[in-house]
Amino acid sequence: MKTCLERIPQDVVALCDYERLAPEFLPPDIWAYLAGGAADERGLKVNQEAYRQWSIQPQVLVEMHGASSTLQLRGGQLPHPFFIAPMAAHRLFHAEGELATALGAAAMGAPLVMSCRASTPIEAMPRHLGVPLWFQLYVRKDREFMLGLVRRLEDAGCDGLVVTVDAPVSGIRNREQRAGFRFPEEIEAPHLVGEPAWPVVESVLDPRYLAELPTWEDLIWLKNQTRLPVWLKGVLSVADAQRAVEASFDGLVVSNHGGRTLDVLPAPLKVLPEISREVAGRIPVLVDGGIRRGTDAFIALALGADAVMVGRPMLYALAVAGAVGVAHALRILCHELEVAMLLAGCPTLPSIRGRVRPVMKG
Ligand SMILES: Cc1cc2nc3c(=O)[nH]c(=O)nc-3n(C[C@H](O)[C@H](O)[C@H](O)COP(=O)(O)O)c2cc1C
Ligand SMILES: CCCCCCC(=O)C(=O)O
Repeated sequence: MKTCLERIPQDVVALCDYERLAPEFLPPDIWAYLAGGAADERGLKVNQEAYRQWSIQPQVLVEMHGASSTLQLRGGQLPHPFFIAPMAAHRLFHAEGELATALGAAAMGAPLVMSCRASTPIEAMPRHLGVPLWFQLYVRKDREFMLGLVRRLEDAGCDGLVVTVDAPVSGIRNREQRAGFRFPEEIEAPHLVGEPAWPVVESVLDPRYLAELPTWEDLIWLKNQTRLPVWLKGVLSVADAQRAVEASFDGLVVSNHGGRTLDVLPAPLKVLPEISREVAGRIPVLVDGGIRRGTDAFIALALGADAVMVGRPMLYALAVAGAVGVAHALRILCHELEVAMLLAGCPTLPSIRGRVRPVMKG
């Protein structure tokens, strides 16, 4: 009998191999939703290209005794700095949906952030797997709805909230439009039941639409309703980071939503150093967008991230091989990071800080 990992095709050795195989496992419209970005997909491209602007500065003959990729985060400890980013409706990509992702994540000790548009209710998620389960949400003006959802998440044992602040409207997703993607009705959204409907408007600048959009005040209200840590995801400016720290949010995710909202935003990696400098260790800073290699995580940590979130590659692996694929993809990332740490002479995650240099042009 084959072991789980032997079921993975032999030529899947890097995350790009899952990306190559995933379209064979998915209908074209779902592939377009998963792999695509907004408009001309500039954001999608710059996210990955930003990592190619940096090389690692190694040191040789470093004492590596006791080296480890352990992450210390807000008093807790994780085996590595990889989180699974919140992504909608995992059942689109694999019949076992978020259950499979959670098992794969737990096998590798990676926290999973469930999307508010998850296709599995949080109550059905496996708990006591020894890894944090977080939940991502959008803040709506209807406080009764928000409170109900937050209490539900607390009762289900959720470990933290990630409020996404960069998508007051969906990006203009031309690839999805061309492929005719729509969320199929049978893919349920159990956390959106009872959510107030958005007004049907011709223009997103219609006052009825704008009246539904959250402000800092709404987020601070939400934060004060719960003991759970509340992180903000989608911050790209120093001013917003400063405000988040002043308002005592618990952490930040520097993100442009994987290039899926506004197509012409900066790559998160580009703005990470200035945001990290501003935050100055007062709260943790994560980054996502374009991380495809352990060396990308190394570069992100060198430029000021405490940890990283990985999006699409996790769903490519889920589509190809379910829970085993997710665990395998995370294993690849961890192995690549550990090899990079050893070859660069960095025995711990904090020792990675600053250990990159810009790639010389020409
Ligand atoms: C299919 C898909 C669905 C997503 N759904 C959500 C979501 O529900 N909430 C959210 O905050 N971000 C969502 N994102 C954005 C991710 O959380 C993350 O910011 C992005 O994928 C990171 O870029 P990467 O895919 O290059 O790693 C989604 C991304 C993808 C690819
Ligand atoms: C209320 C529905 C939210 C779906 C969010 C999906 C998303 O963020 C994406 O990038 O796709």
